[in-house]
Amino acid sequence: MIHELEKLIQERQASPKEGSYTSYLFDQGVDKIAKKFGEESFEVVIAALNDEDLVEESADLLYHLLVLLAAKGVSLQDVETLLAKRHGTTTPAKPRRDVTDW
Ligand SMILES: N=c1c2ncn([C@@H]3O[C@H](COP(=O)(O)OP(=O)(O)OP(=O)(O)O)[C@@H](O)[C@H]3O)c2ncn1[C@@H]1O[C@H](COP(=O)(O)O)[C@@H](O)[C@H]1O
Repeated sequence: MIHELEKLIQERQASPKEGSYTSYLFDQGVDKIAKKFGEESFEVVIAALNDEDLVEESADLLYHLLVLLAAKGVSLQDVETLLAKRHGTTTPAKPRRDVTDW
C-alpha cells in the first residue's frame, strides 16, 4: 500500500490535479511540506502520550513524509536500501542523556 501511495503522490507531482491536497502541497513548496510534516509529527507525539488515535496520526505522518521525500527527490526505495543495510546490526545501548528540551 505504501508503495502505491508513493506512486500516486509522484503522479500528483508530475501531473497536478485540481482539488488535490497533494498537488496543493507541491504547489506550496518544500517549506510548507516540511512544516506540515513537523506538525503531523507532533500530533503523533501527542497521540502517543495521551493514548489517542496513534494509527490515524501515524497514517497522516507517513503520507506527509512521502510527500516530503518526493519533493526532495528521495524515493522510498532509497530509504529501504539504507534500512536493509542497517538491518540486523546492533546499535550499542550506551547511557544517553535525558531529553529535557524539545
Ligand atoms: N493519505 C492521505 C492523507 N492523509 C492526510 N491527508 C490530508 O492532510 C490534510 C491535513 O489536514 P490539516 O487540517 O492538518 O491541514 P489543512 O488545514 O487542510 O492544510 P493547511 O492549511 O495546514 O495547509 C487533510 O486535508 C487530509 O485530507 C491526506 N491526503 C491525501 N492522502 C492520500 O493521497 C491520495 C491523493 O490525495 P489527493 O492529492 O487529495 O487527491 C489520497 O487518495 C490518499 O490516499
